Amino acid sequence: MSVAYFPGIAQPAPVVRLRGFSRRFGPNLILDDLDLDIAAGEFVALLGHSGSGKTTLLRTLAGLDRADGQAVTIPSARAVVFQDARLLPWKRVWKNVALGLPGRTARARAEAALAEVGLSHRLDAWPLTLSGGEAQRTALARALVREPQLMLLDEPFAALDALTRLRMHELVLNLWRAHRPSVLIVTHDVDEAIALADRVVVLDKGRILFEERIVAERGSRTASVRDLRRRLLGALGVATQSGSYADTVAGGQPLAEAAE
Ligand SMILES: Nc1ncnc2c1ncn2[C@@H]1O[C@H](COP(=O)(O)OP(=O)(O)OP(=O)(O)O)[C@@H](O)[C@H]1O
Repeated sequence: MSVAYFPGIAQPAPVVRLRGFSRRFGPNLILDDLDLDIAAGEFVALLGHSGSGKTTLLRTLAGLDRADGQAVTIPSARAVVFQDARLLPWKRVWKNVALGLPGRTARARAEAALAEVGLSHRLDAWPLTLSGGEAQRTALARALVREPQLMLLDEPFAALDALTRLRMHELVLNLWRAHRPSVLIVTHDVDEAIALADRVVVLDKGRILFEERIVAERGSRTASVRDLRRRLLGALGVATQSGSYADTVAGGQPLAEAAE
């Protein structure tokens, strides 16, 4: 698969490189001979039906699951944010963020990260008193403070209301612009994928069914990506007015081309 941003110019090695990557659970092949690169600073959205293997892929990249002996490059500086914030309820917010950080600067680093996510006023709060959005902001701060080269987001905003979700999109994009980690976000939300990502990838039965780079500026995507939205919904098997599932997938970037 090509990851060239500027054809003809030598590219730095990708931060994530998977080649012929497979994962079985018993007799079931969950990830099937995947090739996937993620470039430094690239924001990739991973879509797919329930059971298509998204979380299995993310967990492997997070080091929480093993790869079945294939060529894999994954940076060691990585952090994960899950759908639920997974904070320790007996530790104050700043201590949740500082957890595991070495040395005397831990508190200052945690405070700086919490300031970046807009939670300076909640440093000493108990996790159970946080709103859902605040809890996810804390989880983002906890990831950020580790200065990850790769951020893995597993449906991080799925449990939030629509307005909070939009605010979180803005926050994540601001953090990403400021720190430029590579990001892989798993989402079921086509509009979220389009709003955030440089590239969208659809997984189906453990294989990449569809992928496309989004070149439009993020601020101007609403109008310009309507067609991509239709094709993504098509790849996900959601009926559209303009054609069948198969036609719509064929209308996306051909996979053979993507594999070049
Ligand atoms: N530890 C495990 N043991 C056995 N089977 C597993 C295990 N983890 C995942 N699976 C199976 O692998 C398949 C893919 O699961 P995975 O969680 O990766 O899908 P997903 O695309 O993330 O789904 P969802 O959108 O519902 O979270 C499922 O059929 C699941 O039952």
